[in-house]
Amino acid sequence: MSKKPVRVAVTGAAGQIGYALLFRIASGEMLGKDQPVILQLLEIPDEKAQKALKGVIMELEDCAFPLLAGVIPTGDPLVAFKDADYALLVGARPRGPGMERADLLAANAQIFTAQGKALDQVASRNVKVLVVGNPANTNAYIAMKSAPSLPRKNFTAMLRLDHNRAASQIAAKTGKAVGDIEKLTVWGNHSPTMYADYRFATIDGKSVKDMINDQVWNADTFLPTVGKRGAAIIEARGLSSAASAANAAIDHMRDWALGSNGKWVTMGIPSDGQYGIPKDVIFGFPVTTENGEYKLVEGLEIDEFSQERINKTLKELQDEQAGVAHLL
Ligand SMILES: NC(=O)C1=CN([C@@H]2O[C@H](COP(=O)(O)OP(=O)(O)OC[C@H]3O[C@@H](n4cnc5c(N)ncnc54)[C@H](O)[C@@H]3O)[C@@H](O)[C@H]2O)C=CC1
Ligand SMILES: O=C([O-])CC(=O)C(=O)O
Repeated sequence: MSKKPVRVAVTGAAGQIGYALLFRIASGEMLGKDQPVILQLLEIPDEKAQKALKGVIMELEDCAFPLLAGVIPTGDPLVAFKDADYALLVGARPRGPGMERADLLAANAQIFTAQGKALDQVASRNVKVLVVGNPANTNAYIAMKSAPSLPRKNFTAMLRLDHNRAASQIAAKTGKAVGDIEKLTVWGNHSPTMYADYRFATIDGKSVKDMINDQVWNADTFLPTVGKRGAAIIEARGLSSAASAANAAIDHMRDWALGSNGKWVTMGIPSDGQYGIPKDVIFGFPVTTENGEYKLVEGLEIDEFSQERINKTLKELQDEQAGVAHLL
């Protein structure tokens, strides 16, 4: 018997990430090839954006996806999030050349307060929320704080693009297959301060750190390359990453919903105080996922270099939080 459709809300649905994301959700790449979906698509209530959304929906129709059980376009978060089982909060103002994430904080805080409140009012109590729109960690924090009746654990931010970028750099450096890399993680904020950490990573059971054995490469090449990759893509494309961001969103939600089979993945999740990260800070952590739940990998040793990096990315997140405190 076929499964009951689930409701997937996507905000910013007519944007460039939306365009790279919706077709993959509708084809079953996110929730499985046997899981029908109803897409609930939010765009700003502006004629141009709603018209563009209409065009995207015409294309969705033209794909004749067997798993697409319905599409609801709207300009109202209360409609978009009604009974939503999954919510991908993509809509936000993207960063342009020369802008840093902090510049976007105030504009986006308003969006995520309103959307958090709407989720609180109408979404499924089990809704799985992924915030992609930047600054993603702090936007997820704002949405979580604006939705007090939903469990905190339902709110996550996207660090998966950083994780995938780090994996790809390691594969290139070691000459090994990217799919064979295990136990990689990225700590902290989705920003250039994030700390991509391969100290525990293995390929075919062998230590990646020993294979690379080059702390200068780690500090001076690897970390800046991964940390500034978003800016490098903006520089090259004149637009921020879209296909790779959509791909990371699919990876994040798929693993959360369907399990990571024991593999570590990176998710931005609300801290419960682990690794000295204060409660509620949405921080990139290594997790494993099973039965629709994520579980933090605990007890990893943090050396001095790592602690410094973690402190730096935490400080940035705490500064961002302080910058929006008056709005919550
Ligand atoms: N966490 C991550 O790893 C990454 C995050 N991003 C972020 O994702 C966000 C979206 O990027 P793009 O799709 O490239 O931007 P875009 O500008 O192409 O699309 C954003 C869409 O969101 C819509 N939007 C704006 N405010 C909205 C609201 N309140 N409700 C509903 N829709 C709204 C806009 O009308 C627009 O269509 C940006 O904030 C970008 O910085 C991008 C890449 C990676
Ligand atoms: O840098 C940006 O603005 C887009 C982004 O988050 C990324 O590509 O990591």
